[in-house]
Amino acid sequence: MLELKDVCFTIQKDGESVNLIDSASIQIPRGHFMAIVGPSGCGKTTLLKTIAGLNPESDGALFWEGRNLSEEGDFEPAEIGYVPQFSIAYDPLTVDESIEAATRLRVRTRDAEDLDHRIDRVLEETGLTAIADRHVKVLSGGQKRRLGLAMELVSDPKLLLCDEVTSGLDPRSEREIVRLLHDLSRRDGRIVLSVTHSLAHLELYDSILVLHEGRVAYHGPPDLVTHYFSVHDTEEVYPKLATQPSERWQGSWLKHQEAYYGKLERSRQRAIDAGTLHVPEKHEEEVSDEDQEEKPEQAASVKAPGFFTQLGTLLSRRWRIFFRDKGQVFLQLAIILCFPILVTLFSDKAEGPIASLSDAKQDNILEEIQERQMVRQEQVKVGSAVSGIIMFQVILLSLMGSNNSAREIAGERQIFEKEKFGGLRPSAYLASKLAFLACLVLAQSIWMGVFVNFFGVFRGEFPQHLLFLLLINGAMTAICLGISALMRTAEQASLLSIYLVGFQLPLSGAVLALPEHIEKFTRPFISAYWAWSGSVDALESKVLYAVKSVIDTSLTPQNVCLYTLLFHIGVGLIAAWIGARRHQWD
Ligand SMILES: Nc1ncnc2c1ncn2[C@@H]1O[C@H](COP(=O)(O)OP(=O)(O)OP(=O)(O)O)[C@@H](O)[C@H]1O
Repeated sequence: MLELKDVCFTIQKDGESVNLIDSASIQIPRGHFMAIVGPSGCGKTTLLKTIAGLNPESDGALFWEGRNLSEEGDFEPAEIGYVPQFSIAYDPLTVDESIEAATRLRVRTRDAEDLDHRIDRVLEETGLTAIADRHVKVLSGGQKRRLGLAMELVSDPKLLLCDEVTSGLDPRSEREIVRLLHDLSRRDGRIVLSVTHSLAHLELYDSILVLHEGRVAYHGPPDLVTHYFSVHDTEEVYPKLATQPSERWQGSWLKHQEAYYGKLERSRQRAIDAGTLHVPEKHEEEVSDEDQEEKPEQAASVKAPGFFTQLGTLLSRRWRIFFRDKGQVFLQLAIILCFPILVTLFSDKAEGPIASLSDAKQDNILEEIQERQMVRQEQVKVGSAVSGIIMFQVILLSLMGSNNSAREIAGERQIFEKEKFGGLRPSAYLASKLAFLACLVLAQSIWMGVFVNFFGVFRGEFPQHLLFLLLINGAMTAICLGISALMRTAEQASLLSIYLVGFQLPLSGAVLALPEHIEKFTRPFISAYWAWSGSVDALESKVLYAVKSVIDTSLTPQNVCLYTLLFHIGVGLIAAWIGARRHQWD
């Protein structure tokens, strides 16, 4: 039984408390199928989220199987399924792969057979068996809704909440989905609550809850709704609601509710007697041995999988999505291969010799001036080229870093929130992102360093140079991952990341020295400076001298650059962790 007692959900608006849900009291027995209807903006989704625990109730209490959820904690993730308005499947995956990933993320299965059994069961329950190999992107609207349901059914939830799962469907598909929800409520005493705009197919529901401005105006049998509102047709209910304030509808419902609950109970009893509704009396622990053989995966309580199972599932799903997206693979390859080629176009100039002033004093003052000029010219040529090439590498790797991660979390935030609600650990999610991105960072940075070094050997300690290339890419990737986790949309995250990279070059001081009083404040934040300075510091002394002769910006010792970049990576990861844990469900 699910029970709401005077539940309120209040928000602060212009300094005032506004009840989006106002004293909602309802009782829903096991094996019940209820529609939540009402005019647009009346609070249907808000009520569903309040039941799910996504909107913490401000007042009143929710009870589930006698347990006070307000005091004793929320539903276990496996107990509840929530099918949101948006699609929770990835387009490049197949139906089967989507359900398999959902199962691995939510349920601790005993072995491969148990996993297959669960997948086959939900495919069959939702009528998706015949199209299990089909990619999500080619599914029809109705098939996508079925898939959304299937992905929630993997944990066999006892409470299934559906938000507008029939909206936008043609009448036939709509009826099929409502019929499917009805059938799902007839299994194992599952309660199914469905928010809908549509007043069609009401006869398939056990009860209808009519909301008006966050208040319950009616909750009773579907065939009595017209009688209650004194209208001829259900389509007239919404216009009728508008004829008086919601307080009056609520007051009048409180007066009549007992009679309607009595009718609901009687028709439920009739359905049980007629065998059309089967509500198991036994708790799971009391299931007989015979039952256990029939449904082994339901007899044992569903446990959440471990950290490493979730990490492995997310990582393999991420690589699969990456390789299925040919455009993304092409772009990555083009970036990895072409960016270093761009740098090598300039490597000739950095190759030139740097002459030293001869020890012997020239007899002729003119010759001495000419020699000094020649040495100076070579220093300027080589110094500018070496410094420029290092900065070019650093900037291109910064760009790759931002491209790696700016959309990584923000682009799939809704799905992540949904999966978190279903029991996904943010730590497993973040670890999967780090493992995936680390592969990109390693491939991009090592190839950049090695390829450029092949055409124009780094004139200094190459391993240190390579380390700074890795660090700048890692720092930008981590910081942009943090931005991605904190921003609300992928567009915001991309824009901010691009600006961040755009400011690296001018503020690094490698091209133009900044005024000292500005440099003091900007330098700590400019990763490109630290990677450039660290790399320059790793040059052999003659080349280092040549670089110093052309720059006005001071250099910092390698170890300080190293720690600063590690600090930047740390800051990015902390931001990503904070952002990933934060509740960001729209
Ligand atoms: N967290 C929130 N903060 C402020 N306002 C909110 C919040 N959540 C919902 N609302 C507002 O509460 C009202 C009810 O929203 P809700 O989405 O529950 O309506 P609905 O009945 O599901 O609407 P629709 O049928 O159009 O989807 C809307 O006016 C919405 O803007």
